[in-house]
Amino acid sequence: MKLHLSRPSDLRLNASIAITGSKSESNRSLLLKALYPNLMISNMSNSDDADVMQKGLAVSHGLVDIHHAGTAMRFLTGYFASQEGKEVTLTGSQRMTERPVKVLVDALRTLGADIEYLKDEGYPPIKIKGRKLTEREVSLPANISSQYISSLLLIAPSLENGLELELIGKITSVPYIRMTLALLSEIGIVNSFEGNTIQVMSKTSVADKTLTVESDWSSASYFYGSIALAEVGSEITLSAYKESSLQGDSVLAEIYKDLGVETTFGNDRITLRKTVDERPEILKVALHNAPDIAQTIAVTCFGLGIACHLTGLHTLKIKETDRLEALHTELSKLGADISVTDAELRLSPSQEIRQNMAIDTYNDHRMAMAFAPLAIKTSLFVNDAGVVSKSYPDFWKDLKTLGFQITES
Ligand SMILES: O=C(O)C1=C[C@@H](OP(=O)(O)O)[C@@H](O)[C@H](O)C1
Ligand SMILES: C=C(OP(=O)(O)O)C(=O)O
Repeated sequence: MKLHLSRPSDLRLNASIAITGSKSESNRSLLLKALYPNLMISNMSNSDDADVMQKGLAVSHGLVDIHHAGTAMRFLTGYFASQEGKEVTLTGSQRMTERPVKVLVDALRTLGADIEYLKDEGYPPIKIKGRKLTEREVSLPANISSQYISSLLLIAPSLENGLELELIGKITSVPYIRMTLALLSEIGIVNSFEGNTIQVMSKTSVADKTLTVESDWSSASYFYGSIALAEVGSEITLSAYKESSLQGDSVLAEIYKDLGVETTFGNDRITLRKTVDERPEILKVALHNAPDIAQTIAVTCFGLGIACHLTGLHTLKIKETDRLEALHTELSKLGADISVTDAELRLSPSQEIRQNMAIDTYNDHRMAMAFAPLAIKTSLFVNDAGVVSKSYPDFWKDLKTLGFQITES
C-alpha cells in the first residue's frame, strides 16, 4: 500500500487519541503469563509483534515464525530453551535471519541449553530442544542488544536456581533491562541490579495479579513529532500514560521541551502542547538508552530546519533495517544535508524540503511513522505503508484524526 500524505487544513492540531499497550511491556507480560498462568494482562498491545509472541508461546512442537519481531525472537529463544519436552524451530522474516542471536545462544548454551543453528552460525533460524536448565551463572556482552539480557531475566525465576548474570562491556538500552526487572518485582520476584551484576531468585508460583500495560511511548513519539512541526496552540491528548513510566522512550517529554512541546500528565493521560515557536540552532541527544526514537527526532529536526547531532546509535544497524543508512537515504531524497557513521547522525539546517518525494520504508514500521509528520511541511508519499502494523496497526487511522489528508495512491 502506497499512501499520499498532505497537510491538515488546520495546522493548529487538536485531537485525543487512545494508543494501545507498549509492545515491549506486552511481550514481557505474555512470557511471564506463560510461566505463571494465573497472571492477567490488561491494555495489551494490538501490534503484530505481540500477536506473533502470543501465537509462538502457544506452540510446543514444530515451526514458530515470528516475522519481524525482535523481542519475540529473543524472548522465545530463552523460553523454549528452558521448557523441557518442547521442541521448536524458531524463525522469522528474511531480515530476522540477519539479526544476530549469538550472544543469547552462547549464554543459554553455557546454562545447558540445546540450540542448533539451521543456516548461518549466530543467526536464526534455530532449532531448540527444551531442557531443564540448572546452571546459575553466566556472563555475556551487554553492548549489542539488551533483548538478550531481558530474555534470560524473564525465564530466570522459572529456573530451579534462579540466575546471576555478569554483564560485560558498556550496557546498551538499559531502561529495557530495568523494565524487565520492574515487571519481575511487580509479581513478587526478588531481583537486584548492582554494578554489572544482575541476580534473579527462583519462584515456583506467584500471587494472582493483573499486569496493566502502559500505552506505547515509542508510538507517542510520532505525535511529539507532529506537534513540534504544527502551529503554536496545537494540543494532542494521548492515553493511557503514567508520569513514572517503565519505558525509556518517555524521555521524549524532556527532549521535545527543547523543540517547544510541553507535556502535562494527569488522569492517565499526557497532553502535548506546542507552546512556543522558538527552536534551538542544534539539538544534541545521546540515544543509547532510547534507540527507537532516533528516526522520529531526526525527521522532526529536519522538518524544523534545525541542525541535529544524535549519538549512541550503535544498535540501529541491526534493527528492522539499517536505520542509519535508511535515514541517510530518505532524508537526502528530501534535500537534507546528512551524514552518518556506525553510531552517530549529523544533520545540517535545511531551508527547503522537496515536495512529493516517495519515502521507502524498508520493512521498518518506524521509517513510515517517523516521516509521516513531515506532511505538515510538505506533501509526500509513503511506500509500503502497511509496515506500521509491526507496532501500531491503527497509526494511519489515528493520524487522520489530526486532520492529515491521507489517500491511497
Ligand atoms: O526489550 C525490548 O523490548 C526492546 C529493546 C530495544 O532493543 P535493543 O536492546 O536491541 O536496543 C528496542 O530497540 C526494541 O524495540 C525493544
Ligand atoms: C527495534 C524494534 O523492534 P524489535 O527489535 O523488537 O524488532 C523497534 O520496534 O523499533
